[in-house]
Amino acid sequence: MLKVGLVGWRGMVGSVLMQRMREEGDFALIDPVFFTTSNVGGAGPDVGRGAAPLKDAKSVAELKAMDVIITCQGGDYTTELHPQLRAAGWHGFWIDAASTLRMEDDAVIVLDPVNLDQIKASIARGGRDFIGGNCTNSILLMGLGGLFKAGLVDWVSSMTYQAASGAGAQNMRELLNQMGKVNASVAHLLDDPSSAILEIDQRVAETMRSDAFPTEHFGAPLAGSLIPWIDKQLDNGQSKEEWKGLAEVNKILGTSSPIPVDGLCVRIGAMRCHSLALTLKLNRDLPLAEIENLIKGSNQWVRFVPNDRATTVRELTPTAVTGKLDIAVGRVRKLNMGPDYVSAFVCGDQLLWGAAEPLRRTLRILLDK
Ligand SMILES: NC(=O)C1=CN([C@@H]2O[C@H](COP(=O)(O)OP(=O)(O)OC[C@H]3O[C@@H](n4cnc5c(N)ncnc54)[C@H](OP(=O)(O)O)[C@@H]3O)[C@@H](O)[C@H]2O)C=CC1
Ligand SMILES: N[C@@H](CC(=O)OP(=O)(O)O)C(=O)O
Repeated sequence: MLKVGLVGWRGMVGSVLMQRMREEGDFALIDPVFFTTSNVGGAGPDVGRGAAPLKDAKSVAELKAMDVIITCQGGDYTTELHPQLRAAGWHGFWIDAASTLRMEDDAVIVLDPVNLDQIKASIARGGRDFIGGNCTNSILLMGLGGLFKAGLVDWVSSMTYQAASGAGAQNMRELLNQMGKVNASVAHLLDDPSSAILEIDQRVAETMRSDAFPTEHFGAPLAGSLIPWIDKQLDNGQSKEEWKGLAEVNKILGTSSPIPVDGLCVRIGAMRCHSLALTLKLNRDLPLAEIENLIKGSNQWVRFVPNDRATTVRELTPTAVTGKLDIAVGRVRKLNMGPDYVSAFVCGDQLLWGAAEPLRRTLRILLDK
């Protein structure tokens, strides 16, 4: 059995990974070893064989004994440990949720329903670094992979609606605290059916603008509002999250001539589902039914939502999709710009396909090789 070291297993992404690995029986197929950066010697989780003491996630000697390391610990950890391990001659498989190594030549961005061939080819060549993609891009490609694979896409404008979870667990808590504060500020007025809506609205605005409103993690109100910037600022006016669109999508697809992907990334008050409103410029005027069939055939997780109002508001929302592996795709129609311009709305759980799921599936691919 492969010795698989798990680092970052108790964080938010790591917890979802653990949940999925339990659900899919992955632990029965490996010899799991749990690491920590904060509680060496403490009790590890029991995944069916009792709880063993946690090992030191900073110990190159302990890590070197692993055949595979899966880390959800974050970019700083990767930056610190990955070079040390490789320099120490470790040739094991490194599976990582962090962005640090994604664009390295030797690394594959893993999203096997889209690029299984690339993953297998890399393993066959001796590739050892397999990195989960940015959540937004993974969800985009899970939803519309069929159109890309058919070579139909000239370019994509991607306007995103990204959940609080993408910023971390503390941010999810802050969003809920903000919601609570907003409600509390007008609760007595809401209880009174005759209260004036403009007074309620004014008090809400005052609450959200006040210094007492909790914004430590987001840096701005999100509940009742939005934040049109995600990740660092780049010199060209893009946010880093926007930059990842073209870079990662093309790397995952293995395109020889890059497909332009660009747009604005926006944080909204959803808990853990990212959504994307997309404009696709196709390179031909394909009938809508054929476009829909290509989308439906992308993979078994696409749940195609017919473009009617009732089904859309019921099924194409973060509320409907959260906690599921489904990738909901809808609002597919031809746009006024011309017959080769198509809209689509994609919604997926950013902790599942956006983070944890491609990692555990990569482990399964390694186990099957
Ligand atoms: N959030 C996301 O949506 C995505 C994140 N990623 C990547 O995954 C990395 C990890 O993200 P995320 O899971 O959000 O990070 P977390 O902050 O939830 O967890 C990271 C580590 O923090 C430590 N930690 C400290 N206090 C706690 C606590 N109270 N509860 C749980 N863990 C705690 C744990 O390490 P220890 O047990 O060693 O103390 C844990 O492994 C990110 O840095 C990013 O690179 C990738 C895609 C999406
Ligand atoms: N940046 C993403 C989450 C994330 O962790 O992305 P990446 O893995 O590319 O750093 C978001 O905020 O929604």
